Amino acid sequence: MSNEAVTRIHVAGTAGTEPYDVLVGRHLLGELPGLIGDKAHPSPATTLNGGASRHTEVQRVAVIHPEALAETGEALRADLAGQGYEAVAIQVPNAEEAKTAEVAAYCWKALGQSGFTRTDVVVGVGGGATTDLAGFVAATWLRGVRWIAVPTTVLGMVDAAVGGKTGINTAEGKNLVGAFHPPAGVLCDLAALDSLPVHDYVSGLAEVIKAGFIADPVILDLIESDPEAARTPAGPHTAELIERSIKVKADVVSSDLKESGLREILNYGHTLGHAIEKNERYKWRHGAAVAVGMHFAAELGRLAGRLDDATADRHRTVLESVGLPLHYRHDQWPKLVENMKVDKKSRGSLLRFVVLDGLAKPTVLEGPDPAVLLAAYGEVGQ
Ligand SMILES: NC(=O)c1ccc[n+]([C@@H]2O[C@H](COP(=O)([O-])OP(=O)(O)OC[C@H]3O[C@@H](n4cnc5c(N)ncnc54)[C@H](O)[C@@H]3O)[C@@H](O)[C@H]2O)c1
Ligand SMILES: O=C(O)C(=O)C[C@@H](O)[C@H](O)[C@H](O)COP(=O)(O)O
Ligand SMILES: [Zn+2]
Repeated sequence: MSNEAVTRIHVAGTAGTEPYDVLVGRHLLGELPGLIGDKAHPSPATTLNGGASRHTEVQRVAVIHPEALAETGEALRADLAGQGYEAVAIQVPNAEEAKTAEVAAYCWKALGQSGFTRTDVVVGVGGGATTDLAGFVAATWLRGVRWIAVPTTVLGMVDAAVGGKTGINTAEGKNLVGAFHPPAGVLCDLAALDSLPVHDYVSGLAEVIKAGFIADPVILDLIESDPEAARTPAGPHTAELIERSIKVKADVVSSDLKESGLREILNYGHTLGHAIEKNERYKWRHGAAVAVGMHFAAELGRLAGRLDDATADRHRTVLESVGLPLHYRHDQWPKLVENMKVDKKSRGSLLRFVVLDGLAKPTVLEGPDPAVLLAAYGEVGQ
């Protein structure tokens, strides 16, 4: 079944990539075969001059899913097999444990063993960690095959599955290896959120709140109107919060896929957030770390004379109201500074932070005085 109140958000193709749509609704998996493309004929069609067959003639589909979604992954595989595709399910570890070179290599091996070619399609089903990995595997296999994202967490829907940033972590830092490789489509089935643990649901709200502060303050109003309801998929504003956040992301990546400028605003709160994730050996949820990072960015903006007190204070109240953390260990500051040096926004020895000049007015603060950074962390560290 499909098309029951489905919202379609368009992402333009830039930098030579194809445009695609993000679909938001309930029970959308029936849309998957249409996105994957026609099955190959028994004897594959060739062009008149003997060239390769069209990319829509798909023979194999690899469904990459985490352990937590073993049943969903297998059901999807069986469904696609029933429709005539050679479908394989590739199970990977949950969460950040999947974003490693070893797990990527395991996926490459599975693709190789199934004879996966350039006309075949990867489907990533899961949270942001799974879709980051699946997209990266698709970007690197045979130098790039098509992939479809089926995000099953709030964070995956509003952020990770959209925009084509794919990648894995290394011991040296978060997302240090990756590629820009947009999906051919994104299916956000809101029904998937019903099984998400509340801790993970709330973690995803950090990126929703980020979208509110950098671009769409109505998001903040909706959360503040009933923070308790915002913590559950049954809340009255769930679909609107998700759709508004996707729209923010889609608009940004539609004009700057490769982060030449504007896209950096999506990194609000991430400079410190990623440093915390690495310090915690990726055991903290990304959204929780980004929440602390946004608190820090707000204090930095305030101390740098950019951000008014009311908007800076609003960070604390809205993040706290849904149960996101504001603080991290004070004694870890020297390590966090070291970790921040490998942030992708750094240029040479210059640290760069996304801060706000006001509500929905993001900008970049370059090379802040170390004393100001420490003072901002004084509000965050405990
Ligand atoms: N590529 C991007 O633009 C981008 C943007 C934001 C975040 N990210 C990345 O996303 C990752 C975080 O994603 P996340 O917050 O979705 O966490 P996650 O992918 O780690 O998922 C959290 C946990 O929930 C499980 N899970 C997923 N869906 C479920 C469901 N419907 N029911 C029950 N369990 C489910 C997962 O297996 C995992 O154990 C980070 O690695 C972050 O760097 C990427
Ligand atoms: O899409 C983007 O661009 C973002 O920065 C979105 C972030 O929420 C996301 O966590 C992203 O993966 C961070 O990218 P990185 O380049 O800082 O690793
Ligand atoms: Zn993020």
